[in-house]
Amino acid sequence: MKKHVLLYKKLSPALLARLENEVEVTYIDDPASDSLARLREALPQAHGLLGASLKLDAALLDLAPQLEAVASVSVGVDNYDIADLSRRGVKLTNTPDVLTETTADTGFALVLATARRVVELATWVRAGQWTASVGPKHFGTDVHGKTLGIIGMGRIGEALAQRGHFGFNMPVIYHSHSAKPAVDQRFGARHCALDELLREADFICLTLPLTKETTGLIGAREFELMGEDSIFINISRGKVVDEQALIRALQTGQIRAAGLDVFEREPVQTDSPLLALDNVVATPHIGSATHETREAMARCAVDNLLAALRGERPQNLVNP
Ligand SMILES: NC(=O)C1=CN([C@@H]2O[C@H](COP(=O)(O)OP(=O)(O)OC[C@H]3O[C@@H](n4cnc5c(N)ncnc54)[C@H](O)[C@@H]3O)[C@@H](O)[C@H]2O)C=CC1
Ligand SMILES: O=C(O)C(=O)CO
Repeated sequence: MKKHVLLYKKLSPALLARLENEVEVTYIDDPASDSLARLREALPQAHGLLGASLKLDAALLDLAPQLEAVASVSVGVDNYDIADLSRRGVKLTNTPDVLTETTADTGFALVLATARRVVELATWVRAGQWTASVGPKHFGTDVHGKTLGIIGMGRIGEALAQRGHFGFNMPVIYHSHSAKPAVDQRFGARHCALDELLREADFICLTLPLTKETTGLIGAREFELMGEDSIFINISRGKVVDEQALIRALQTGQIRAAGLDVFEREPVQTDSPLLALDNVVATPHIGSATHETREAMARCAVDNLLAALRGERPQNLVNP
């Protein structure tokens, strides 16, 4: 008899066919809203789960005694209690690598957009306010040659360093668990303490996972260490930052600007003070959101799940 998979992420016809070839599939449209009841109903039969953006808590897992594997369509695994899944003997997989370059592109889009005020000035042009050539009031700041500070030198951090070093001639400094000699050599980069990075970098980019250790890592003290010309970019997770402290730093001119793809609460509240600030570029968690990359992530998740349900070791096992 085929095993049963609950799918809470829409797949392309080709990937759905690949999944249905081996398992029975129940599709739940959006488990975050009305379909949560459907998800609860289907959990007792589930051997596998595939999706993203669902906080899979103990109450939900208790409803799924047959569960063998969860394939997350994301590299970040902060929605899961990994220790609890391991205790229950449930394999967790993620989708690293396939989204690295695309997410770094998003990071660099935010670097350029904030520094050159692309969104603010494009909105200004659309509003018919471009009536004479622009002066210093509308100037931005250079990206090339400025110091790029990367917090979390992992896969995405390295892809960002590559863009900064080779594309924009930027000195790269980074803070991570440890120094990476290969990174230092390739990008002429330097590992340093967090405070040193905050003081020295012109662009401070967060590419860390959200963990107990990184929750609230960047708060009022850290914004005080940044210079008034520094630009803060977050493509990791909103909760790594104290958002109230970030708002204050932007409102008081403690930092120049912020490019934010992630927020403490998502979707961000429409009345968030962040959205009222011209020096904020806010995007709706689109780090990996291209047609090609989302398909590659889904394929990776399908392959991981099928391998786990066959009793094989999936390629991207988070809790071996
Ligand atoms: N905005 C978006 O759409 C996306 C966001 N992400 C986020 O980016 C994160 C990073 O992804 P990858 O680069 O693939 O992960 P990775 O595991 O390759 O890199 C993370 C790096 O952070 C370092 N690190 C972790 N905790 C640290 C700490 N407390 N202090 C110093 N360094 C620490 C690790 O040593 C590692 O080098 C994901 O966990 C996810 O939250 C990933 C993809 C898309
Ligand atoms: O993969 C992740 O962790 C994301 O945030 C979305 O791609």
